[in-house]
Amino acid sequence: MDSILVKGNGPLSGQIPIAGAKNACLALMPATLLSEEPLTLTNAPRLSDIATMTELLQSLGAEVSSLQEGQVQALSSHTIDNHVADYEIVRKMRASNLVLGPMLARLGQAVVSLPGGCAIGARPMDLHIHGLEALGAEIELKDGYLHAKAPRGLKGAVIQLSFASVGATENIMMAATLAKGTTVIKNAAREPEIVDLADCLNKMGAQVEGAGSPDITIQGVDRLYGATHPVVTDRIELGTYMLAPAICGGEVELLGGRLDLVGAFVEKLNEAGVDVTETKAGLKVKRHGDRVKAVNVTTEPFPGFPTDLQAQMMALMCTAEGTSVLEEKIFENRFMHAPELIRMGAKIDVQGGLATVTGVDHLKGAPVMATDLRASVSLILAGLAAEGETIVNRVYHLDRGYEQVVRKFSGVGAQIERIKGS
Ligand SMILES: CC(=O)N[C@H]1[C@@H](OP(=O)(O)OP(=O)(O)OC[C@H]2O[C@@H](n3ccc(=O)[nH]c3=O)[C@H](O)[C@@H]2O)O[C@H](CO)[C@@H](O)[C@@H]1O
Ligand SMILES: C=C(OP(=O)(O)O)C(=O)O
Repeated sequence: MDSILVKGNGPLSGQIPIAGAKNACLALMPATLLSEEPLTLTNAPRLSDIATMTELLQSLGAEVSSLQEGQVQALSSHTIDNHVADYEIVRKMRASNLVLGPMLARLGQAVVSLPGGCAIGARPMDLHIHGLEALGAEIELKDGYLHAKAPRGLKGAVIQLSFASVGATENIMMAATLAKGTTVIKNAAREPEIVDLADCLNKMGAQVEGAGSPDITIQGVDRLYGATHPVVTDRIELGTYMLAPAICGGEVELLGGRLDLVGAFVEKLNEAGVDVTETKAGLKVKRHGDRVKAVNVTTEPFPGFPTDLQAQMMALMCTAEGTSVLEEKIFENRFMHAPELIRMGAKIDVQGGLATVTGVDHLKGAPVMATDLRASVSLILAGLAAEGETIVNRVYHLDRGYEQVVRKFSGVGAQIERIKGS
């Protein structure tokens, strides 16, 4: 298995291009199942998660091809001849569950394996199920698969989510586009990826209003059409690379970066002593002084501080002046990077959903293990700030969500290389 070798680094400078969002693309791709006509996605990221979604859609009968080095995804679901999303594919990725709503709406039936319990938390699907049941679906769990059917078609309903789940909002929103009548999702997730999906569905002929607010209204239509849609910028990749100059010093421009995607995160960077300015091409990030100041962070649904940037922010706080408290409120088990950072000399005390981090003068390079996607990249960031060499093992997690990670970091002067495993 491959690993990543990172050497402690001085200040960084240059530009990093930010890709289209993995999490937006993983919701946009299943939207193809709603229409017989082609869907073209531009600015798609080149990631193993996208390859997994491609494999899943193809297994259902969709045609998916990549053009222009994979950045354009041409999808067509003219014929869907299979309604079973197989465990062997679905287990690889949580977002596979996003085929459930579209298949149910298009075919009136879907059998979807429960996605594997990811290490960051239990991640049940009750909100997806209750929402689709409110639209008239009958769903039961048999042999590890959700068997869903809507023999009389789906019917609009008012759905109150007890938590603003991203995936449940996406699944219900897609299903509701072809339901009879009006659906209102209350306490809907407001993430930019939700807005991007709604924009794309509307281009396909859907009538979705209010995406980005807590109430989304979907007026069902008889059919959806073909469309072309650019995937929104990846705010998590953006935030991750914004932390590189924050942790190493220097000045880096993130091409395609947008402040509206990372508002709460930028507030925390500013509080820590990191300047973020808008440029014509994106965002420029520069650290004041030798060290950042400790800041407290609480993860929340958008527009709050994203859980997907918590691990990377912890890496920064490990080198800050003072003590910070990081509170993880979205996932119950998302501090697995802490013991790995401790191997590198970090001072972290985890108690339930709270991590207290006391910054140290210098981290020290060490062999570490990537436990999940964002944990992996937090270890790279820590490695850049550490004395000596850090080897990050199990990097397949990284390939799920960061395209050309070595090229992007080394393009701004970081000493990083991928070591091929056996
Ligand atoms: C592919 C994708 O877009 N992944 C993102 C998406 O995941 P995902 O869509 O899985 O995240 P959710 O917003 O659904 O989950 C948030 C919380 O709600 C809980 N929950 C969710 C659904 C449900 O039916 N029941 C339930 O209890 C989860 O266990 C978790 O504690 O949003 C998360 C929160 O911003 C991000 O970290 C993930 O990167
Ligand atoms: C948790 C993440 O992804 P997923 O929901 O696909 O597991 C992530 O992108 O950080």
